[in-house]
Amino acid sequence: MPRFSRLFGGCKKRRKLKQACASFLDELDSLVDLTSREDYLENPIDAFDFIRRRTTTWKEVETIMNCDECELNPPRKNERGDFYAEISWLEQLMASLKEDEDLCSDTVLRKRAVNMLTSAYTRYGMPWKSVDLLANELQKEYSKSVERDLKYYSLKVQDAEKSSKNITLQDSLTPRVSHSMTLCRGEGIRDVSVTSRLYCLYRQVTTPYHRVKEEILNFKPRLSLLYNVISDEEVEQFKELAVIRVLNYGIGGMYVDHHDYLETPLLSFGPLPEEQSQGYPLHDLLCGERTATWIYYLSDVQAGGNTIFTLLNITVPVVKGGAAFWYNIDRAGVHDHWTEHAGCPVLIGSKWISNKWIRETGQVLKRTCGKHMDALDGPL
Ligand SMILES: O=C(O)CCC(=O)C(=O)O
Ligand SMILES: [Fe+2]
Repeated sequence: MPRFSRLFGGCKKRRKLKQACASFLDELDSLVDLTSREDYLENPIDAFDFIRRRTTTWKEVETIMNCDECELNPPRKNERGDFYAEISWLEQLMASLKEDEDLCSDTVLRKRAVNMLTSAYTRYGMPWKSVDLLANELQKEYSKSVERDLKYYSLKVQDAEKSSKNITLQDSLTPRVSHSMTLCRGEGIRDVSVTSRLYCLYRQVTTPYHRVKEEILNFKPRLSLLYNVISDEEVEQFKELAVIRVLNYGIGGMYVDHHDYLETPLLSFGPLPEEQSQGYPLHDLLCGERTATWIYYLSDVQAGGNTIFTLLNITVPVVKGGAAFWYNIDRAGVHDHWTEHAGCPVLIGSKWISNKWIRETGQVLKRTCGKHMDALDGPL
């Protein structure tokens, strides 16, 4: 029987948060009855009390209202390749969510649990189970992000069906591969309802002074191409530095479809207990997920080499001195499957890039949780 004690520890905190919010709101309500707020604040004792509420009581609410409280760390596949423990832990959790009214009303927890279970089903070769689960969720309550995930896993089911058939070399160009080729050629078509909302802007920082052009390519997940972020001189220095992640693709060089997020449990769900942290590189455990990716383009490419987002239908051109930026995790702290991307084959020339992953640790205040499940990202 999987143990949920850590999870329920987190839920107790959530109950405490509810109570703290309720008492804070009660205190605020008492202010509404006052005939004149100015009269009230003129009285130094009341004014002091007002400041106390704004600082101490609110701080208490804020402290509890922190992502770290959610602890969802299912046991992972063990060395014998036994995936049962992880799936059964998550299935038990879903069952508990159904039973416990208080937990059930907790949509963040539910979304995270559904996300982890769907991802686990597909990782262990059962994408149809992910589809069933999401279709069920969608029936209960409409959510844009569940609908997006449902589309994603339906594609995985199609892929699985294709690869299980006895196909000839000619047939092996699955619709997905030929779709990627279309994107690599820069011929992807997006709906005008999406493209008409996109725009370009200048990003400016005063100390040190820095101004770059940003082209917003997508809002959820946020994806941008930034121009002229590094000079030609800096590009040469980058290429010489062996310590940073520099990739050089020759003709035919490519990077197949993948996600940049790690398949480790998210740090924001709490530190991993000893027995579950085995098998993960220490660096990943300490630094947490790859919340966002930054790719410097250190060269132009004469033909080919674009970075494509296979599910978003986006082609990012390789522009020397520019950089692509996107978030891999959404603002509810969940892996965003729609960030699947690839590096197209280089046809003529040579492609140089350097990528930097912005890790989860230490970013809580920089990119806070969204107020609702489908929250977008603000400016970079
Ligand atoms: O080559 C590219 O354009 C993409 C590279 C990439 O996705 C990666 O290094 O993670
Ligand atoms: Fe990548």
